[in-house]
Amino acid sequence: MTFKTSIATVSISGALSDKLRAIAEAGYGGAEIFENDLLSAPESAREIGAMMRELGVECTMFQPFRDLEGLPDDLRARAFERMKRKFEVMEQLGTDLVLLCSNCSPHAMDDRQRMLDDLHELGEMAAAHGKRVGYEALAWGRHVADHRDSWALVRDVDHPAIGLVLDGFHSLARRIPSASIGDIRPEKLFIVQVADAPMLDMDYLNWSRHFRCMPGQGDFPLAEWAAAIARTGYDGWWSLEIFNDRFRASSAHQVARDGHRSLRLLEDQAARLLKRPSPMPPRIAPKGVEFIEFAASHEEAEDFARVFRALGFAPVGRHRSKDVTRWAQGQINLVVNSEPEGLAHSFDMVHGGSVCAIGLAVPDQQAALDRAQALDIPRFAQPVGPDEWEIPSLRGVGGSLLYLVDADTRAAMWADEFPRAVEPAPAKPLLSRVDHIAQTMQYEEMLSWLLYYHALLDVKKTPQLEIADPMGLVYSQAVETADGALRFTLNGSMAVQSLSSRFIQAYFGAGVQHIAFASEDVFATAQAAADAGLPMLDIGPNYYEDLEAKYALDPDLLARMERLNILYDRDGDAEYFQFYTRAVAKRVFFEVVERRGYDGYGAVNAPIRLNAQAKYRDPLV
Ligand SMILES: O=C(O)c1ccc(O)c(O)c1
Ligand SMILES: [Mg+2]
Repeated sequence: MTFKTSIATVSISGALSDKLRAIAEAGYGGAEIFENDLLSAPESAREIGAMMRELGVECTMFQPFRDLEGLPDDLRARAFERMKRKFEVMEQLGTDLVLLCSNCSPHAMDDRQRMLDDLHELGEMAAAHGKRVGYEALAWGRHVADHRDSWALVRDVDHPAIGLVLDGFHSLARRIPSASIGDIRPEKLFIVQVADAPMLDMDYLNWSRHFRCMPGQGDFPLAEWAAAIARTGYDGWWSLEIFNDRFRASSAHQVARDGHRSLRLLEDQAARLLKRPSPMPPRIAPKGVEFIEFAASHEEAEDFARVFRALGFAPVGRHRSKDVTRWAQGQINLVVNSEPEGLAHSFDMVHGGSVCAIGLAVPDQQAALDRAQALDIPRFAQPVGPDEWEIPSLRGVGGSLLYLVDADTRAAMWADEFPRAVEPAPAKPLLSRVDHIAQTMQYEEMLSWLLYYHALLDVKKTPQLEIADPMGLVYSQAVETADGALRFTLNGSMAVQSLSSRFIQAYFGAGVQHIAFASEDVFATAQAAADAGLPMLDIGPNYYEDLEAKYALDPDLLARMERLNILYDRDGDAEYFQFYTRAVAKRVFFEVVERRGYDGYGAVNAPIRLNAQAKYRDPLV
């Protein structure tokens, strides 16, 4: 099952000609021309049409046309005249299809027979011009706001030039059951428009015009909806129509590429529901983090070494030919790369000591690569030395790498590449595994990376949270496997002085801002780290007074928490303990967590942490 992909030009930023180039480059077969984009373009409709043919992008539709059916006589004549003029524009663009939105005008009459008559006459006029009209129920339409009503009109008009446009946003925002799509005859479905959205409690118009997003980025049950459409036998265009303020502030190429990826994901999900063959292997089920690689100069490597030691890591191996050290304890591997060339070195030159790669433990390397390729996720390759084991990798957040490590690779990697033992692994580790990795990015990029992880990996998304930084709001959202073996949190902020934004400025881009390790005994870990002189993030006494008031914790426990700067959250009977280190070189910092049945990330404590970190902020310049 393969979708024919299209996108409405309104979905991306820039001038119309730039949009069309980005659309062609991302691999779409078609584009809907949004009228406002044409009105503001310096090129004529004929020139745009020629440009589209040259780019190999079919003009799938011209849109929107508003307010025609069910008007009083005087307005009606004007609307028909307007439509006739648009047929000329469509001729020049090279499309035969125009979208008619259900009438939103206060003059529209609730007179079904009149609407049928108008649509019939419109069909006659369109046919005479060799054109077709697709009728779409807007969720806020005055008398037609439900695809079951727009379909009933189209069905009853029964004119070959009048068909239906389905738009997932309007149907799913109104929670119309997708089973109702089964009544629609596929030859009457002229085009399908695709959009996801977060579940919000707001009016349809503003929700639609500002918060639409791509399949996989929102909360709508789009896979079931798409499967219901495919089941009718529909084999036309699947056209993204995304009104979103964030996307209009982003790179056209990035948004066009993400949109194409989102349609591939939707096609895959629908095929699986329908038990039809999908063009790609299923989502990858990662088993956890195999390693985290840091790029660091020798001096920075010493800074990291001090922190790693204090947290209980030992340098267990040296790379056999490269300036790379493996630190380990429990199931955690941290690799510090100080090579004078290669990706890690470039990373260090740009960002300073930082995380340049993450190794994901995956069950099947080839399946992961095939899925990434089908989703147009670029691979990364750099020269490998003789006898060196090549670990395939994908480009991830901020140009960092996501290595795909399966069982064979893992055995070869540690045994063959790091044969030189330095010190034995700690017998009694303070930390057991990587709990989560927090990546910070531009606010506009967050949905892009959410889609990346969600499309590639079998992860679910948590709802987006708003966290109060003393200098502005930070948005945070996690992707995690069902068993919690892999967790990423994505963070972004529009406030220029929030910690997230300052990270991006100081770091020159998006990247890993902190890493949380799991401990089975957070108190022992905190005590050992404090004894080793690790600079901790100090939490003030008010926080502990409040904890006492809220939870009536044992006073001894509370006193120990205060002494060791341990934060706390509770969810039912489940408990969460966490503490933070100071940032290394003002960039990456570390967290230690102990989960006692707790599944979240201590969001209530995030403002406390951010306030504590703001103390170290450089003064406003
Ligand atoms: O918001 C609108 O006006 C609008 C216009 C055209 C569409 O296809 C649509 O879904 C919404
Ligand atoms: Mg629409």
